[in-house]
Amino acid sequence: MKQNVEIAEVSIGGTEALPHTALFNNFSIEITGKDTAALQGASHLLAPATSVSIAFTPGESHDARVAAAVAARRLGFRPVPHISARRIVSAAELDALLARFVREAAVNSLFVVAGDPDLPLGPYGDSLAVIRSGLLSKYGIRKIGIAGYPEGHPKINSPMLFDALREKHDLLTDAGLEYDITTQFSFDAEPVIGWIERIRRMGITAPIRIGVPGPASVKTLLRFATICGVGASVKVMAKYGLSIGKLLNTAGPDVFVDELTRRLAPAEFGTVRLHFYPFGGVGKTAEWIRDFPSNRK
Ligand SMILES: NC(=O)C1=CN([C@@H]2O[C@H](COP(=O)(O)OP(=O)(O)OC[C@H]3O[C@@H](n4cnc5c(N)ncnc54)[C@H](O)[C@@H]3O)[C@@H](O)[C@H]2O)C=CC1
Ligand SMILES: Nc1nc(=O)c2c([nH]1)NC[C@@H]1CN(c3ccc(C(=O)N[C@@H](CCC(=O)O)C(=O)O)cc3)CN21
Repeated sequence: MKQNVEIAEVSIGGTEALPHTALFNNFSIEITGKDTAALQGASHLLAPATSVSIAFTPGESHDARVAAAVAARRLGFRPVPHISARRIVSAAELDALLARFVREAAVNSLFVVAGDPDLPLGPYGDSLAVIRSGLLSKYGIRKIGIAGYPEGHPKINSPMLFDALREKHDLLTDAGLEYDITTQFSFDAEPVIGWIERIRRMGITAPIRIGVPGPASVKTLLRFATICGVGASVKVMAKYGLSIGKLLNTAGPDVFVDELTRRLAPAEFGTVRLHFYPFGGVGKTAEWIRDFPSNRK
């Protein structure tokens, strides 16, 4: 209701197009095992059946990952565990982990990514190897998430990334599996929009979830950008509200998301949604999402 009032105000002048708030429909949010209490605390702010991704961070045990998926399911959300192909040491390990996700948390959707280790720890060197393993269909997983890189990847060149995307598209489509693409987080709308245009031109019509860093201190955002290999130029950082001189300031994705909602017309760009990376601030991110329409200038 509040949102409609805001939209009406924006359109009074007649010069500005209506924002494409459909971007907020079915948004998703990502947690680690450490965030389960915060997820519970913020659960009243998130719609039932919201997709909650469980990151596959290096320091966490399978027990913690499964417990996070169970907690998300009990709160009425849809757990989407990440599988980091390069961190799995054997087919038996993957088989056992999938069995637990399905049995304990009724998981039916996974995000499959290569993983950050320079060398695979076991038989899976990339996400395609996991998809080809046959284990996903063994456990009735019919919905797969894969990664997208609007600004490239520090260790993988762009032609390789586009080839891998094409191969995953072909394989998943031929197998009759539903899939969507979640992008690495970013601070700049321009390359994200250009990348979406490009993959739509490739004939890839899958839903895209744009990775959005939740509001966090400048220090936290810079730390995660470093951990995840995300570049942030001083110019882009300033646009986003990040100032190296003010490390404790909080920067939110207002400008970034505002530009996305202004430019990503569904008729032109297909299904595009938002995926939030809260970086430890699940409550703050959920509040930011709740408040976004009314904060819009
Ligand atoms: N976007 C996201 O949300 C996340 C991204 N990542 C990172 O993104 C990278 C790529 O993942 P996918 O798109 O699933 O790739 P992919 O499985 O489609 O692989 C594409 C190509 O890149 C190579 N490759 C993958 N990871 C590599 C690495 N760490 N170092 C060197 N070469 C690598 C593969 O061998 C393959 O030839 C990984 O490093 C992954 O950890 C990790 C977690 C989440
Ligand atoms: N290259 C890459 N690797 C990833 O694992 C990854 C991405 N990119 N992009 C998006 C998300 C963000 N994810 C992450 C990455 C790291 C932590 C992590 O290391 N967490 C630490 C705390 C780190 C800190 O606070 O300094 C932890 O102990 O949970 C969490 C989520 C997973 N994803």
